[in-house]
Formats: sequence, structure tokens, C-alpha cells
Amino acid sequence: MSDTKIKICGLFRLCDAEYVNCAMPDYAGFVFYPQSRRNISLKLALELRKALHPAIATVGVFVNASYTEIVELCCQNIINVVQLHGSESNEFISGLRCILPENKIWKAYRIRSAKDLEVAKTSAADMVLLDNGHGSGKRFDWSLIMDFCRPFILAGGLTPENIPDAIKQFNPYALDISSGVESDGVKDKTKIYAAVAAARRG
Ligand SMILES: O=C(O)c1ccccc1N[C@@H]1O[C@H](COP(=O)(O)O)[C@@H](O)[C@H]1O
Repeated sequence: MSDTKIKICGLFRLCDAEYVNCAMPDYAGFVFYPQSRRNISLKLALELRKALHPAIATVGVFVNASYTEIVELCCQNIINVVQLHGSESNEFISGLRCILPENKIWKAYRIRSAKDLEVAKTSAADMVLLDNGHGSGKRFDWSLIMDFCRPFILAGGLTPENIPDAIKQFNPYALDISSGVESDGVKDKTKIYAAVAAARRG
């Protein structure tokens, strides 16, 4: 049994909540980024939150959004965790923490080189998320993070097949998966189930 948590990200249909409830990951993610094909409205996010099992924490993914946009989702209890996926600074993160002391803040870093990891190391966020892009479905070079010295969430190109290897190599706090649990651009119930089962097994 592994203690690595798992997040299924990018729910955008009501049936996605049913699929996720069957598999029971630790987190479910909603994307609030108009340029994403997984972007959802506040209304749909509210419906999805209501449809999800209460034990599943929800994560809102934002890209350079304003405090106002983020706070609205948190105040309506639609999301528990704020995931910042743009170029948000440590100052922005600290300001957000003052406004939302009850919500955890995760900051995603696009890992291309050792320099990117130096920036991630000094992050003001509660948890750093190491990723390849914006839901690209592609892995970055995992050899870069062999000596990364703070707890992290691994994202980018994860699949039910490579999850055991990711846990074995890095024992991350959590794994974050979106494209790898989709078929033909929509969430796939069988893949969601397989990903969560693989994460639990380790
Ligand atoms: O999924 C998106 O469309 C998205 C848009 C903007 C920012 C982040 C987005 N997704 C996040 O990307 C990673 C990895 O996703 P994948 O498994 O490689 O598809 C994950 O953190 C998603 O939350």
C-alpha cells in the first residue's frame, strides 16, 4: 500500500463526478482557464461539487487569475485547494494566503532545467507541483528531480501504467493526472479506476 495521494483533474461533465465517486481519489480538479478545453463555469463547478462524494477534496486550477476570481470559488465552498498554474509570484501567493487562510495553495512549476527546480525550491506555496505544461499529457525529464529536496506533487503525462514507477522512484506527496485518464478527449471510467488503484497499490 502506498500513501501517495492521487488527484483526477479536469472534470467537465456530470458523469465525470460519477466515475470519480466510483474510484474515490483523494482530490478532484476543476480547470478555470478559458483557453483550456477543460474550462468549466462556476455553475457547472457547483453542480460537480454537489455530485462528488464529500470525502473527495476539490482543487481549482487557475492560470494568472485575479484574487477576485479565486476567492469567489473558495467562498462558495466549491474548491478546497487553489492550484496556481501560471506565472504567479511568491508575493501573489503570500497575499492570497492572507485572504484565504483556510485553503491550501499549490503552485505548479514547469520543469525544463535545474534552474526551474531552484525556483520551485523557494516557493511560498504549501505544496509545489512539478509539471511539463498545461495538461499537455506529456512527461518532463524525471531525471532532473532525483535530488529534489521538498515534498511535491508529480504531474504531466502520468498514466495508470507509469504510476507504479513514479511512486517507486519518488514517493511523491501526490500524483496529478488528467490526459492519462481520458479517451477521445473525455474522462474514461476504466482508466480513472485503474489510475486510482495503481496509486493505492504503489
Ligand atoms: O488540463 C488543463 O487543461 C490545464 C489547463 C491549464 C493549466 C493546467 C491544466 N492541467 C493540469 O496539467 C497537469 C498535467 O496534466 P496531464 O495529466 O499531463 O494532462 C495537471 O496538473 C492538470 O491539473
